[in-house]
Amino acid sequence: MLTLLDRLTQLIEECWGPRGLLLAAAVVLVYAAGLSIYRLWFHDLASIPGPRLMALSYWPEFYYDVLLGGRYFRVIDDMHLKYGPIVRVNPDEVHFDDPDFIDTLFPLYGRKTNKPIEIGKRTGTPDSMVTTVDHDVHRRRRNAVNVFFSNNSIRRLEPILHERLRTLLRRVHNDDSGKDEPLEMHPVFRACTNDVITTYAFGRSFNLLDRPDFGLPYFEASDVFFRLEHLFGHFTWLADLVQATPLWLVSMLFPSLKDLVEKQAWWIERVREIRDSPGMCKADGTIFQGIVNSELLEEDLTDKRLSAEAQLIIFAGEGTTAYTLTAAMYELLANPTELAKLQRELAVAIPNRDAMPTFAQVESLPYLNAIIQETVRLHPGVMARQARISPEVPITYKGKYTIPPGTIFSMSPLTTHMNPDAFEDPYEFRPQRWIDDPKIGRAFLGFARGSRNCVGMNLARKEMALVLSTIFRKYDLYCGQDGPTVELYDTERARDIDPNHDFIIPVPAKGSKGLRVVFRQ
Ligand code: HEM
Repeated sequence: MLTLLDRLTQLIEECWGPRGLLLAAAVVLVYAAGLSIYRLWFHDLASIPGPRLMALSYWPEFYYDVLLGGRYFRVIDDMHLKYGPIVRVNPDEVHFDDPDFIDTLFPLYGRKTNKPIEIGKRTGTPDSMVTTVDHDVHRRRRNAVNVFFSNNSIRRLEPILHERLRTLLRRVHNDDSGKDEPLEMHPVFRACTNDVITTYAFGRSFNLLDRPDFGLPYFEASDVFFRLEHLFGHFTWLADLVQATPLWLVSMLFPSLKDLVEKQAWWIERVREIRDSPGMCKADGTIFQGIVNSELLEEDLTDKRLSAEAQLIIFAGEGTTAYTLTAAMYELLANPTELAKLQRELAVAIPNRDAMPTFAQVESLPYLNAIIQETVRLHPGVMARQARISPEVPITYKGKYTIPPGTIFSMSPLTTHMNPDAFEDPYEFRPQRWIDDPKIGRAFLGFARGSRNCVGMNLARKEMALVLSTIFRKYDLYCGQDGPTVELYDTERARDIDPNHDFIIPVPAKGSKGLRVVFRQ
C-alpha cells in the first residue's frame, strides 16, 4: 500500500515530472531552513535559555509525550537543572521553576489570563471552562458554577457522602480475615468520587461503588482517552476530527472507548433533560440545574458546550481526588508515626469510633488538613503543565527576559513542589511542615493559582477529609492485633504511587497494580 508521502511524490511527478519533484523538495527545504533560522534567532523567545533542539522543533516533545507516553515532564526537570529557573521547552512555550514568580504568572485579578487553544484540543473538551481561551468568556462561565463549590454548598453534600462511605466500608469489609485478600484501592476511590460528583452534577449516578468491578470498563475507557491527549495536543486537526465524529461511530471504530462514549451520551441526555424539564425539580440543587438557570448566554448553553462542561466536571471531580486519596492512604500506611498522630487527633474529634464523621468534626482538624496539603504537594492529582497566556501585557522576569503578550508560559506543580528552596527535603512526606511554617503555601501549586485555579478544591479537600477520617477512625494499622485493621500489601512508592507518565492525571509505572491493602475485621 502506498504511503501518503509516496502518493504525494507520485502526484508531483505525474503533474510536473522529475523537475517538479526537485522543486517541491527545494521548497520544503527552504521552508524548514527559514523556520529554523526564525525560531533560533528571530523568534520572540530566542533569548530564553534552553536546549537548541527544543527551541527548533516540537519533535522532541512529541517523542517523549506521544511515543514514550507522557514522559516530557522529566525532560523539563532536567532542563531546569541545567539552564536555571526559566527555560524554553518548545518553540513557543516558556516554563518556569521559581516559586517567587507564581503570583506574577497567575494573578487572581488585575491582568487578563487566557488559555492556549491547544489545551482544549488536547483534553477533548473544547469550550469547557478549563479550556475556554478568552479571559472574559472564562469569567462568565466560571461565575455560573462558582457558588456550587463554596464551603457552604459543599457541606450540603454530607448526606450523599455518608451514604457512599457506608457503601465503601461495606465493600472493603473483609469477613474472611484468614484469607488476607489484597484490595486495589484506586478503583474503590475512583468509583466513590465518580458517584459523588455525578450525583452532584445531575442528581443521580451510576452507583459504581456498588458494582462488583467498581465500574472498571468505564475507567479503562477513560484511561485510553487520557492516553490520547498528547497526540491530540500535537495534531489538533485529529482532535477536531474525533470531535466531529458521531459518538456511535467513535464507539464502532474504537471499541476500547465504548464505555466512555456511552457515558458521554448519558451526560448529554441528562443535560437536555435538566434543561428541558419545566420546574426542574428532579435536579434541584445540582450543578447543571444551576448552569442552565444561570445568566449564561445562549451560546454557552448549547448541547455541545454543555456536554464538554459535563465531561470536564466529571473527569476533574473523579480521577484527581481518587489519585490523591490513594496517595494519602499509601503515605499514612507507609509512615506509621504520621498515622498515629492523625488517629490521636481523630479520636478526640470523633469520640464514637463507629459513627460516621461529619464535616463539622473534621473540616478544621489541623493535622488532617496538613496531611491533605502535604499529599497534594507530593502527589498532585493534576500534574500537567499549567499553561497560560497574557493577551495584552508583557511579563518581565528578573528585569532580563520579556515574555511578549500572546506567548504561552507555564509552571508545573511537581517541579515547583520538588524545589528544595521552597520545601526542605522535598521528596519526604512531612505534614508537620505545613503547621510549622504556613508561609510555604506561597510555593503551592497543587490546585493551580489565580483566576484559573481549581474551582473544585473545597470539594476535593472536604471529600478527602471525610474519606480519610472514616477509614482511619475505624481501622488501625495492622501489627498482629485483633479488631478492624489495615496494612499495605506489596506497594512501593516509586513503582506504584509516584507518576511515571503525565496523562494530566499522574499514572504510575506500567504494570503497577497501584496501592494494595489488606483489611481485617
Ligand atoms: C485533589 C484533587 C484535585 C486537584 C489536585 C485539582 C487540581 C486542579 C488544577 C491544577 C487545575 C488547573 C488546571 C489548569 O491549569 O489547566 C484544576 C482546575 C479545575 N478543577 Fe480541579 N483538582 C482537584 C479536584 C477537583 C474536583 C473535586 C473538582 C470538581 C468538579 C474539580 C474541578 C475543576 C475544574 C472545573 C477546573 C477548571 C477551572 C477553571 O478553568 O476555571 N477539581 N484542578
